[in-house]
Formats: sequence, structure tokens, C-alpha cells
Amino acid sequence: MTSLFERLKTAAADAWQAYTHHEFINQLEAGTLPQAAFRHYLVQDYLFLLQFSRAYALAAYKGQTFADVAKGQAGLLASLEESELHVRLCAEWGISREEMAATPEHPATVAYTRYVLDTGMRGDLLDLHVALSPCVVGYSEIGKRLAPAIQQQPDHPYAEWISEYASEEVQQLAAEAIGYIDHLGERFLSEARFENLAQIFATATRMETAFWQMGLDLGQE
Ligand SMILES: Cc1ncc(C[n+]2csc(CCO)c2C)c(N)n1
Repeated sequence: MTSLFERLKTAAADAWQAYTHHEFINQLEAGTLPQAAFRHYLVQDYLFLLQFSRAYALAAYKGQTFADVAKGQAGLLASLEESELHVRLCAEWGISREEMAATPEHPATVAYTRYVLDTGMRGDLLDLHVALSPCVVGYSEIGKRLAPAIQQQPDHPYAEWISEYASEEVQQLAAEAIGYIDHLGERFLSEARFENLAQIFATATRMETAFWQMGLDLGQE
């Protein structure tokens, strides 16, 4: 039987391609992405991670077993740790933690994070983890694909960012997220629910695309 995660990704194939091969990523890979675009993206992503850590906390709250709660905790911890990369990179440009936290959220940041939180509050654990999954799985795919770029160009301007998402830790988190969606599917999926879950997955994936676009747009201002 095809895994639930694979079915969701196949149903959103075009949106997935647009997300994982966005122009922001193409330019980032080539090292030609304007630094302003990357900086604006990183500050918004810092704000994104605060809300995403809350969504993982919600997943812990919605858990029915110790294993479910531990999954929420692991995602929460990973989000908090990831935000330290953002703090480190921004500090190099003289942007402080306080300055990042005080930056107004862009509509794309609000839309994506509050969509995930709302989906989780309204739905069950499966709805919430489906809404969370394009994030870690997409970034792990992008990290793996971009890793050769930093081998070829040791002074690549975005080497630290690429190596974070190419890391074994992120690859492992993504593999676990996929396995967990399949596990939740076995516990909670009925065929009648599939369409709705596919819509949640596709919406979160489109929100990822809008997030890259925000970075490109802000970089031009
Ligand atoms: C817009 C946006 N989407 C995905 C990620 C990646 N990400 C967010 S939390 C996490 C770890 C727990 O799953 C990962 C890999 C990001 N930083 N920003």
C-alpha cells in the first residue's frame, strides 16, 4: 500500500515542485541571491519559527500517547534550535535578537503560521501533523539537493544555511516525520478524510512557496 505521505505529495505534485524549486532557492544555490532578500527572509523565518514551535507544542497537547507527546516535543526542540542559526547569521550583519523579535510579521508569515495553528486547533493530530509536514520534508529535500553546491564552492555565501538543512539531523527528522504521518494514517485515516487532508497538505505547501516569494519581493525594496 502506498504510504499516506506519498499519496499527499503526489496529489500536490505541482505545488510541491513550485515550493522546492522556487526561484529563491535557485538563486540561493547559485549564490546569486541578493543578501537583502536572504536577510529579510531569515528575520521573517525567525518569527515563523516562534509560531511553529507553538504548533509543535499544540501537537504535544493533542497527543494521545507518550510517543505522540514526544514527537511534539522533538519538533518543538528542533524549531528552537533552528532559530539559533537565524540569530547567529543575523548577528553577523549586526541584527540583534531583540531587533528580529520586534520586526512586524509579514502577511505571508502570519498566513502560514496561523493557518497551521488553526488547522491543528480545529482538527486532530493527523490534521496538524499533515499541516506541519511540508516544512521539514521540503527543507530536507532542498538541503540534500543543494549540498553539492557548497562542496564545489567552499566560500559559498549561503554555506551555513545549506549545511544546516543538508545535515544528518534534518534528514533524520524528515524521515521520522514521514514515518509518523504514515503511522498516524494507520490510526486515524478513513478514505473519506483523504480529500480534506490533501487540501491541508497542498495549502501548507503553497504557503511555503509564498514564503520564498516574500523573501524575493522584500529583497527588491
Ligand atoms: C518557512 C519555513 N519552512 C520550513 C522550515 C524548516 N523547519 C522549520 S521547523 C523545522 C524543524 C522541525 O520540523 C524545520 C526543518 C523553515 N525554517 N521555514
